[in-house]
Amino acid sequence: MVVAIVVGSFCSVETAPEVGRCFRITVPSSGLSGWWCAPQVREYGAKGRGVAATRAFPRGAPLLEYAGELTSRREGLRRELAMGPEDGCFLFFFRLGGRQYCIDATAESGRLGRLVNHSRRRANARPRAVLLADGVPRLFLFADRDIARGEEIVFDYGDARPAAVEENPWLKH
Ligand SMILES: C[S@@+](CC[C@H](N)C(=O)[O-])C[C@H]1O[C@@H](n2cnc3c(N)ncnc32)[C@H](O)[C@@H]1O
Repeated sequence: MVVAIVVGSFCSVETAPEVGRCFRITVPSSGLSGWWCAPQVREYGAKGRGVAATRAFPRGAPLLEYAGELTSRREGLRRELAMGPEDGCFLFFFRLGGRQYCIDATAESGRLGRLVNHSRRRANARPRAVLLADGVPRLFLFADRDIARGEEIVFDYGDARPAAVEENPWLKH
């Protein structure tokens, strides 16, 4: 199973390097800018670790980067085939500017985007692929509605492949 499949779109986002658990991000089209304190890791029972909002976020606010190793889709698919259940599912496939990519966040990195759990029906975040000034595609999670402090941040992994759903029935909800 892969974490997510998303069709990206171009938007202009500039970001400075993360400082501790906060990072500066600007989304010119929405006028949102500021230091965004990254959310917090919590345990969510059968889901394992997840990410909670440490403050309220308005709809459209950038939340987290889904950070990992950027590869081609082809390489991502090769890795998926080579992986076993012990590797978890941290491959995020996406498209940007007519090209297809994969971010492999399998390695424990301390970055929080890779720990965001799935919800199809109650998603409050949405992934978006963006091209930063360095021309490297990146993935960010944005608030899809207003998010209250303490809420778990979840997004729809978008993996509806029958074999994946059969193996991971929680993908249905
Ligand atoms: C990208 S990881 C998310 C972080 C993970 N919970 C952890 O502790 O490392 C994806 C994995 O989280 C679990 N997961 C995510 N969303 C879930 C859900 N709605 N219900 C049950 N398990 C979920 C599954 O084990 C899935 O393979």
